[in-house]
Amino acid sequence: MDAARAVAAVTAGETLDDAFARMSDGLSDNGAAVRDLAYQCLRAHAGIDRRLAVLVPKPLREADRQALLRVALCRLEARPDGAHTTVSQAVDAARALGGDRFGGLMNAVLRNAQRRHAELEAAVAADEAARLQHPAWWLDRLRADHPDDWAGIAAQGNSHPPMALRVNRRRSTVDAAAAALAAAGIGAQAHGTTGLLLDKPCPVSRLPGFAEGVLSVQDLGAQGAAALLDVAAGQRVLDACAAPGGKACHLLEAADVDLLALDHSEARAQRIADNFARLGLPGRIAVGDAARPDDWWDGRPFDRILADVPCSASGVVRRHPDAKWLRRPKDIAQFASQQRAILDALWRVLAPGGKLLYATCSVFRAENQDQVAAFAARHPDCRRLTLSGAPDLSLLPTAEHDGFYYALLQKAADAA
Ligand SMILES: C[S@@+](CC[C@H](N)C(=O)[O-])C[C@H]1O[C@@H](n2cnc3c(N)ncnc32)[C@H](O)[C@@H]1O
Repeated sequence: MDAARAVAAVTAGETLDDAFARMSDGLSDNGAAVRDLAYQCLRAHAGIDRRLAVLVPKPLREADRQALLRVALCRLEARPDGAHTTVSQAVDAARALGGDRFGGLMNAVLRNAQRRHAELEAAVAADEAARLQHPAWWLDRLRADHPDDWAGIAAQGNSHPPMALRVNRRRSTVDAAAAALAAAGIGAQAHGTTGLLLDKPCPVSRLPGFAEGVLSVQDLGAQGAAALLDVAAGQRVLDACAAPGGKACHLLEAADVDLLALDHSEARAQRIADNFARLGLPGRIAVGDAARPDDWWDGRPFDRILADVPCSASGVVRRHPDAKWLRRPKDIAQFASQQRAILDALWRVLAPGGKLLYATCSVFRAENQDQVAAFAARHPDCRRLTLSGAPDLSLLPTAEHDGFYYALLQKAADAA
């Protein structure tokens, strides 16, 4: 029932994070299972809806009932061996929500789903959006932007995300942290000087050293930012879109920099403060709009800027499956214009010779390559620095890391 409430909230336009934050007090003891089911249902949304359209051609007017049908069908598909339990629990939940009539409908829908399984599979196979579990416009964009890789990107978008950790180098090393995890029965592989990829996800409460600030949860792709920005002790560094602070904390762990973490959301800025406190890091925090430096800038230029701008999140869609269903095609152009305004404003506060790392967790060119090329064309004092020999670094999602895009821009030393 709770998973259905969360799914209904998303179909009404709310993000899954916001829905769960609102519901958190009322969530039952099996909160993790509820979350899993809601995520699973949203990952598979198009496929589930295609099946439902065959079974119940006219969607129910009541969003909560339609969501309960979705969640029940999703669970039935995911766990065919537990079908008996799924049907009985779903019918009970339907009765509680809509009386005997809705209970009867639920029973009929699930029994029919079992009986007409082959027909439903054929309907899904014939519909690309349902089969690949992404909206058609999203698939079109992936295909246009990544002619060779689009199907793999979509498949990763439907997978369970990996869980990676960052070791706080001020408090431990990758080897020592891996040994502590192994002693706690948690398997992990080292990646570089700070990364650990867990063999399987695990609650942070089980991670030795998490509460003490030895470890943070951070995707391996996101961990690329700190090294790419090339920070050194004493530099003035701005993290312009910083919440919840993952990359800001990494920058502070990497070097003794004077870091300002900015975010336009006061509530999200509090999460930066919580992370600085847990990790014992000395960053400063400001609430403000990165596109309006006059409101928060003290007039002293920054040597390094991280612009981890708001974006479609198309590279991390397996972590935020609601994004596939909440976004509309026109949103991409809106993100691009927001990103453009932020980049142009931040360029003003970068010192001559300073570097700005542009970052997104998107795989769409309009927010990545096209955005940076247009910026460089607008700013003659911008030089694009190579990343591993390429003009930029486009990480497509894999089993090990999420999708990220990075471009490093340097301001001419003689810029006004
Ligand atoms: C991709 S997230 C940043 C993730 C963060 N860098 C990390 O590694 O933990 C983007 C952030 O930008 C913030 N944001 C969006 N628009 C902004 C703006 N105009 N000025 C400042 N922050 C903004 C959002 O609140 C969000 O926290």
